[in-house]
Parts: sequence; C-alpha cells; structure tokens
Amino acid sequence: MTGNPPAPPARKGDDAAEEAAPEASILRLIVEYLRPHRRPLLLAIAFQIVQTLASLYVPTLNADLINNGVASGDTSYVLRHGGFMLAVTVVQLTAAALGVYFGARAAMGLGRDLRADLFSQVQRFSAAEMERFGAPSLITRSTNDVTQIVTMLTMALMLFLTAPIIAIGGLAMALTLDVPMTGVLLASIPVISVAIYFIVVSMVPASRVMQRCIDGINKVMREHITGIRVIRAFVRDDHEQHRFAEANAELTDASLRVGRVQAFFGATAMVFGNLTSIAVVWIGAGRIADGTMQIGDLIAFLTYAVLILGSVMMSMGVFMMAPRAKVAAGRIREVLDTEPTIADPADAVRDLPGPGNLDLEGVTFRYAGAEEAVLRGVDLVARPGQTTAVIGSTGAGKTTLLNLVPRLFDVDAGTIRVDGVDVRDMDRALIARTIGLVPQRAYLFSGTIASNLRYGNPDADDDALWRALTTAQAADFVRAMPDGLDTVIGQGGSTVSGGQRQRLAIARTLVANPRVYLFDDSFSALDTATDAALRAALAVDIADAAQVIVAQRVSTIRDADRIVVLEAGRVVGTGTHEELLESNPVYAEIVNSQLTLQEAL
Ligand SMILES: Nc1ncnc2c1ncn2[C@@H]1O[C@H](COP(=O)(O)OP(=O)(O)OP(=O)(O)O)[C@@H](O)[C@H]1O
Repeated sequence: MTGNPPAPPARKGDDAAEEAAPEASILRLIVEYLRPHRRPLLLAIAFQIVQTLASLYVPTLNADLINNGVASGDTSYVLRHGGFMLAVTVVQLTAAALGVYFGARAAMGLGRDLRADLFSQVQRFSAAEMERFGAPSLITRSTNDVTQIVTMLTMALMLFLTAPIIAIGGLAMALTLDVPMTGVLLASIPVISVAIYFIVVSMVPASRVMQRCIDGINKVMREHITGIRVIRAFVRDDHEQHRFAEANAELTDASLRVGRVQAFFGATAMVFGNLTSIAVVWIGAGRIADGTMQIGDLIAFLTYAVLILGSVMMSMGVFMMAPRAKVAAGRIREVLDTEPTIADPADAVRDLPGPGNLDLEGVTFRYAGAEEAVLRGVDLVARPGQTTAVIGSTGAGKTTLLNLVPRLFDVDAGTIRVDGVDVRDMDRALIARTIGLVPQRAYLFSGTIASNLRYGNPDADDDALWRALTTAQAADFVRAMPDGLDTVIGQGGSTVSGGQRQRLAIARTLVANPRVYLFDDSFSALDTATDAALRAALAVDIADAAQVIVAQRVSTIRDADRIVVLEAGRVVGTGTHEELLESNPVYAEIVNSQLTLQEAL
C-alpha cells in the first residue's frame, strides 16, 4: 500500500515537454465529450439538414421563376412562385440560425466540460506533475487549447453534414441541368482537394510550434507580472522587453509561416474555383446562344457551382483548423491521462485516534531528474506539546523535509508516520486536517482577510478568527485596516507586507486547528520581538499540538525541546540547545556566527 508509483519523467524545459506531447485522436476526444450533449447535437444536425435541403431547392425554384415567369412576362406566376420561394428561403434561414445555435451549444458544452476536467485533474496533481508541465503551459492548455477544439467543432458541426449533402446533391441537380458542364465542375474539385491536402500536411508541425510559442509568451508574461518589483529594482525593463519581444517574434514568425501556407494554397483553390465559374459561364453562354439551354438553367447551374465549391472551400477551413485542434487535443489528453504520482490509497485511513505524534524514520528523497538525493536517512520526532526545531545551512533540505510530511512529494525510502500511521496510507482530507504546513513563501488568495483565514475551516466563526490573529500577532494590524476582517487583499497577498502575509498565513493554519504544525521559516520576516511574542503565544494557544519549526535564527529555536541539525541532507546532531552547543561543532558554528558568547550561554 505504501509502494511508490514510478517517478514522472524529468522536466527538461517546456520545449522538450512539448515535443513529447503525444498525438491524440481529436475524434475520440470529441466523441467522448459530446456524449452528454447529444440533444443539442442532434437538433443541430437536424436543422442543418433542413437548411441544406432548402438551399439545394432554391436554385431550381429560381430557374423555374426565370424560365416560366420572367422570360414569358407572367406576373401572376412570378408572384405565386416568388412567394413560395420566399417561404422556402425563410425556412432555410431559420433552420440555419437554429442549426448554428444548437451546434454552438453542443460545442460550448464540450468546452466547459473539458475545462472542468482539466481543472479537476490539475487539482489532483502533486508538486512533481506541476513542475513537469509548468503553470503557463497548464493555463494555455486549459484555455487556448480548449478554444481551438471548440472553434473547430463549431465549424465542423455546421459543415460535416451540409458539405457532403451539398456536394452530392448539388452535383446531382447540376447533372439534371447539363452533363458536360458538370464535368467541368467535377474536374476542378480534385485540384482544390490537392491544395487542401498540402495545407493540412504542412499545418501539423507548424501548429505544434505555434502552441509552444503561446506557452512561451505566457511564461514570459507570467514571470514579468509576478517579478515586476524585482525587474524595477534592477532596472531590467529593457532586458524583459527583449525577452518578450523574442517570444513574441517567434510566435509571429510561426503564425506567418502558417499564414503563408494558407494564403498560397487558399488562393490556389480560390483561383480554380473562379476559373470553374468562368468556364461554366463560357460554355453556358454558347448553349443559350444556340438555344439548347434556358437562361434560368444557367443561373441555377452557376448557383449550384458556387454552392458546391463554397462547401468544398468551407470544409477546407475546417481542415485547416484540424491540425491545430489535433495538437491541442494531444496536449489536453496528455494532462488528462497523467496519473498523479501521489494519490489516495484505495482503503485510506480516514481518522486518527492519537494526539499527533510525528515520526520520520530513515527518510530519503531525490527530486525527479536530480542526480543526488537531497535527504538521506533522516530521522526526526515531534511530540504533542513539544517543539522540534530543524536548523541547517541553506540548501540543507529543510523545506524538502517539511514538504514530505503532508505528501507534497513522497519519500523514496523510509517512512513518515503520524500516530503510527504512514502518511501514504492516509486520506488526503485527513492529512489536511492533521498536518498544518505554513510554507516559506506564504500565498494568500484574492478575497478578504476572513475568506483567507477560513480557507482550511470554512465554519470558523469570527471569534475563532480573532483568536488566531491574536496568537499570530496579527490582530493589531487587521483591526487597523479599513474593513477589519472584511478588508480585501489582492491576489497572492500583494496588498499586505511580507511580515503581515506570514502572520496571516500562520493565523490561517491556526484556524484550521491541526495536530501537527510545520512552520517553514515562517518567522523570518518578523522582527525579533514579534517573533518572540508569537512563539510565546503559540506555546499557550497550541500547547497540545506538536510543532516543527524550521528557522535560520538561533534565537527562534534555542528554547525548543529538541533541535535537529541538518547538513547536506543528513542529520548531524539532535539534542537541546545546550547539549548541541557542547557536542556538535556544526551547531556551535551556526550559533557562534549569530550570537555573542554571552547570549549563547
Ligand atoms: N523542486 C526542486 N527540484 C529539484 N531540486 C530542488 C527542488 N527544490 C529544491 N531543490 C534542491 O534541493 C536542495 C534542498 O532544498 P531545500 O529547499 O529543501 O533547502 P532548505 O534547507 O530549505 O534551504 P533554505 O534554507 O535556503 O530554504 C537544494 O539543493 C535545492 O537546490
């Protein structure tokens, strides 16, 4: 039950991930996702058939009107026949509008379901999958790629029945009017089809490049927006502008390449279409002159020619979109088919009877794609009512160690147990209830302070929020805010200071009331006095919980019940401040670098 699924392939940059995107059958994806939208789909098809049959009928009616009414000056025939023709046209237009409406409903429904499934799937992803795809690509796949498929489907629904009916029905009608002239029409269709084929063949690789370029633009844009302050501070606007211009130019080039192919072969098809019309008029004019054809029939024939060639060209539009949609389908399938490396076990433990004893034994972990393990055989215990501190130089593996506890990643070897139960056997909801991780970089969501504080416990009342804020030393500044708990904060907590954000993140975890608290350098942005006050308040407020504190400052952890010294992924000492100071040179060096001798003793 605790076996690890195979590690996902390493992320070698977006390009490599993109090249690896599998080809997916767009048809299978569409069939699967259109199933729940059968009703609008069938209505769309029915209305399209009605409108197509009506559009095939109108030219014949028109020919009769000209031959029997206009040519002979029979006004009453013109009025009677014209009225009927008008009624058929109204039916045609109404059916066309309804066909487009229901087709769009089915396609939009498919788009909505695809986006929803992508969203749910990404929510199941562990940190490893998030790193593999990258946020910009996941955003493009959920928006742009879905739009590609919806747009193509909307067009295809309009054409996939109408085009063949018009082509076959139109040719049959044309044959009844004039056989040799229909031959001219038939001859031009293969030429146009060859042009379409070249467009489609050249579009597949170009589409892949285009989607990757859009990912690239999103990536630069996202970094630019999130890192705007750093960019300003280092006056790197020009550099960023240059990066964006490069990504933008790459997309423009790719789009132009696609555009050139489309323009060349599209124009070729158009030329042949027009040459066909000219040939028809040429031959038809001769026939009218020698009296073997009526003028109404020529006009009807021309209308059929335009209808047939128009439907072939419109189909070309769908064919041109198909390669991009195919690439998009592949990218979407890749996300949907990715099994999260961390999933709930089948018979997960849903409740823990114990008080929150945390035991890490022989924990070893290597990041996917990395050569060396960042943690090797780490042991750590945290007990209710006690504080366990982890200290070590930067890059020692402290954050990684804490992230393993709530299963942001899974250990490669060793075990992590809470009250004797392996975290890999626990239900995710139980993990969330039991373990409260306050990350190094606290993230707040757009909304109010209250909505953020209630994130892990939606039922908490205002008193609970204020209690948590008081413990987290955040009550004063929240009270001073214009709307108190209802003060709106920007996405990512952009409208509060770093220290305020850290304290709000601590308060959010306190509101969730877990049994084990993991503070990952969560006091680093606080001044020493606030840091001390916060820890004193925590000692009273969460006296029964187990606390693990990662800190850089010795003053933050010197009173801990147990201090674990981590060095290059290994535990090099465990004990109290006094014990370690005496016996552990690594710890003594860290202490000496921060405290005066007197403070240390
Ligand atoms: N997502 C990742 N993929 C690959 N390597 C990573 C990843 N995150 C961290 N590392 C590497 O793992 C090692 C340990 O990183 P970690 O963040 O756990 O250290 P830390 O002790 O918390 O450092 P600090 O005190 O600076 O926060 C580092 O060498 C880092 O480069």
